[in-house]
This record gives sequence, C-alpha cells and structure tokens, in this order.
Amino acid sequence: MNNLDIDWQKTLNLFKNRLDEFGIDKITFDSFFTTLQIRDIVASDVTVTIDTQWSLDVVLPYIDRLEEIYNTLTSGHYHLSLVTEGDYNKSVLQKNSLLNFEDNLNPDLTFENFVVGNSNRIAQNASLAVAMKPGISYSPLFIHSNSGLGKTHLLNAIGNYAKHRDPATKVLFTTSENFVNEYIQSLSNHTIDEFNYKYRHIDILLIDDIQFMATKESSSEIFFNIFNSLISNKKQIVITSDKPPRDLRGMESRLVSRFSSGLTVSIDTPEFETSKAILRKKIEVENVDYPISEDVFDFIATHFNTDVRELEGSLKRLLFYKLICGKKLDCIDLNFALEAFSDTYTQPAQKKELTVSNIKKCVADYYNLTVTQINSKSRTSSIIVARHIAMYLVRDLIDDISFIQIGHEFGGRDHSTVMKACSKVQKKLEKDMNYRQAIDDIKKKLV
Ligand SMILES: Nc1ncnc2c1ncn2[C@@H]1O[C@H](COP(=O)(O)OP(=O)(O)OP(=O)(O)O)[C@@H](O)[C@H]1O
Repeated sequence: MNNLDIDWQKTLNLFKNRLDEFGIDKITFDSFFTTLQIRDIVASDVTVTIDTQWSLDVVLPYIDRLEEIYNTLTSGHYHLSLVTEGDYNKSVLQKNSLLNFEDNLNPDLTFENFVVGNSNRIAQNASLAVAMKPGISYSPLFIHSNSGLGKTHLLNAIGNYAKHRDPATKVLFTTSENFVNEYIQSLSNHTIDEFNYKYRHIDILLIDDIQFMATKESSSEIFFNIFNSLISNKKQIVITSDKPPRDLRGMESRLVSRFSSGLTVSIDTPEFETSKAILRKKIEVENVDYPISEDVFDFIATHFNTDVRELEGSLKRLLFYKLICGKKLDCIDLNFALEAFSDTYTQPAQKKELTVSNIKKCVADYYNLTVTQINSKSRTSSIIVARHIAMYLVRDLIDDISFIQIGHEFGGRDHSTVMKACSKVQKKLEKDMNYRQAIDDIKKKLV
C-alpha cells in the first residue's frame, strides 16, 4: 500500500468513526463507502472513483465531509471530485488519445521551400492565409490539382506554419485512406469513442486525397459528422483532391456541398520559369555545391515538366549520374545532361542547314565522288548523273534559288543547262523506281 492509499484508508476510518454524526448507518457505509479509491492527484485536484452511478448518488452528499477529513489528515488544501470507474476510464482513454496524438506532419514541407509562380500562387496565398488564421475565413479550404503539383506540400506547410506560430495548436495530417482505416480499426478495437474524441478536438484537420473516400459510405457518415462538428466549432479543415468537389463521383452530395461551402483553389502545371525556380530551390535544399549550367535547367524544365515530381526525379537522376560517372567535371553542362538522359530522352535530329555546298557534298558522298568532280566539266556518265541530281535537289530543297544562281554554283553553267538537268531528273524519277529510291535516300540524309 502506498502513502496515498494509507492516507485514504485513514480518512475512511476517521469518517467511519463519525457515522452517527453524519447520519449514516454501518451497512450503508460498508456497502458504498468502502469501494471508494483515490485514482488521481493533479495539483490540488483529487479524483476519487466509485464502482457505479447508483453508489455515487449515495456517497456524493458526503464528499465535502471526506474532503475536510482528508485535508485535516494531510494538512493539505485538496479538492475531491467523485466519478464512476467507467467515466474515469473513459476520460483517461480520451486524454491518452490526445497524449499519443501524432500530427503526422513532414517538417521538411514548408512554405519557405515551396516555390510560388502563376500556376500555384492562389493556392499558396489561400494556404498561408489559413495557416495564419485557422478557422477564421476559409474553412474548409479545398485544394485540387493533378498529381505531383504540390497539394500535399501545401497541406504540410499549413500545419508546420500553424504549429510554429502556436505550438499548442492541435494539427492532424492524414489521408482519407488512413482516416477510413483508422475508423474501421477503432470499430473492431471498440475504441470508437477515442476516435471520435480525437477528431473532434483538432484545431486544424488536414485531409489529403479525399477522392478515396468517395465510395466508403460508413466512413463518409462519420466524416460528415466530424466535419460538421469542427466547422461549427470554428476549426480549420483543409482538403485536397485530384478533382474539384463537383467532379468527385461517388461522393455523397451533402459532403460535396459542404466541401464547396468554403474556398476552392486549384494548382496548374508549373510554367517554364517556375519549373526552373523549383529546380534551383531543390538544389539549394539538397546543398548541391557544384555548378550546373543554365541550359541544363532549361533542358529539364522544357522536357520533364509534366509535374513537379517529374522535375525532381530528373534532377535526382542527373545528380546520381554525376555521382557514379567518375568524371571530373567543372560544371554539369548540357552535353553531360544529354548523356545522363540518353535512354529516356531522344534528341531531336539536328536540322542540317541546307546549303548548295551541303547538298553537293551529300550527293558526292552517296556516289563516291568528290565535290570537285561534281563541279567539273567532266562528261563521265556517273558524274553527270550525280551532278544532275545535285542540281535537282538544290532547286527542290532550297527556297527561292533561281536556275541562274544554280548554274553559277555549279561551275558557271548556263541556266538552260540547269533547267534541262532538272527536267531530266524529274522525268526519270517518275519512271525509275531505283532512281527515285536513291534520291529519297539522299534527301533523308540531308533533312
Ligand atoms: N511549388 C513547389 N515548390 C517546391 N516543391 C514543390 C512544389 N510543388 C510541388 N513540389 C514538390 O513536388 C513533390 C510532389 O508534390 P506533392 O506530393 O505535394 O504533390 P501532390 O499534388 O500532393 O501529388 P499527389 O496528388 O500525387 O498526392 C514534392 O516533393 C513537393 O515538395
């Protein structure tokens, strides 16, 4: 027996000595008073429990007498409260549910490292407003966007900001899937009271991906009740989804209308400059200390910008490639980036500049000749064939070049010679499949 119990036992004995004075018979005392126990002392508040409500009704009129004797015995100034065992256990559970309360926030997702651009400015502003004054203006705040555009980041930023401002704020971040699982578990563990208590005593409830709750009828019901209770107590709710409330198919209409009753904002795909700013921010956060050239940022922001997750993934890949490639680099430049992404990104074929020289060179190469032979006065048939094809392609592929100019480019020939050559090629093309194939092959090499 500890000191507390000893004192309490002495109190009951002293009380028993004065039963006549208090007008209580011995049977009543033995039946009801002997089960009294001290369960808790917090500062000067003493909680005394009794087995049933019926016993409590009998003992309650004498609690002041017990308090007086207890205080005389201990020379204290305690206040005794009498509750049933059941109520006491319930309140302990409820207290524990808040004591074990985890906010589930990711401390790395803050407003400081959220890059703001046109695509997300409204959503960021609304989130910040809510974090500064939870429950005042925009409850619920509903944020929707495609995947990977920063909804979860903003939810966490709201929670982190609000907790930083006032550490006593009870914030809870959860996904709708976790909410449903927790609810089902509380039903099977018979802890639904705790579940309800916890969710109704939150200051800021952050629910991610609400779309998963659409088909969960029983959970929707409890969520609806919790939602109403929080809103009517001026608490803050922030919800995210991959679509606006009206498009949440399968979601009960009363919930959809509640979701729309606050402020609804969306996030779009980041524009080019925001994408680059996000990449820079990630580099800063990751403490990357080697230079990355500007065209690498341009390259990633242009080709891997479907969402921010893709931007991040590309950057990680680049940095990983740098780590494992073993090359000593002064700077990560575009060539290095192209190498790092060679299997996921195919460089568009460089458009060759089409000039008379290029065409002559290409035709000469195709027929194993030299450009000098093409330009020459040689009447060798293989050279004539190549020369005519070269003239034809120059006329075909280079805009606004005249026959006179072509003649000039091909060793100062007359324009009529060029015209004849081109028309010959054209006619042969229409009749000779192999000839046409050869010209097509040369064209492919050129463009
Ligand atoms: N504006 C931004 N600035 C910095 N980082 C961002 C920004 N937007 C998104 N991110 C980052 O992109 C990643 C994906 O963001 P997040 O998880 O918040 O997207 P989401 O919209 O919740 O996606 P999902 O719908 O798939 O859950 C995270 O690492 C997040 O930190």
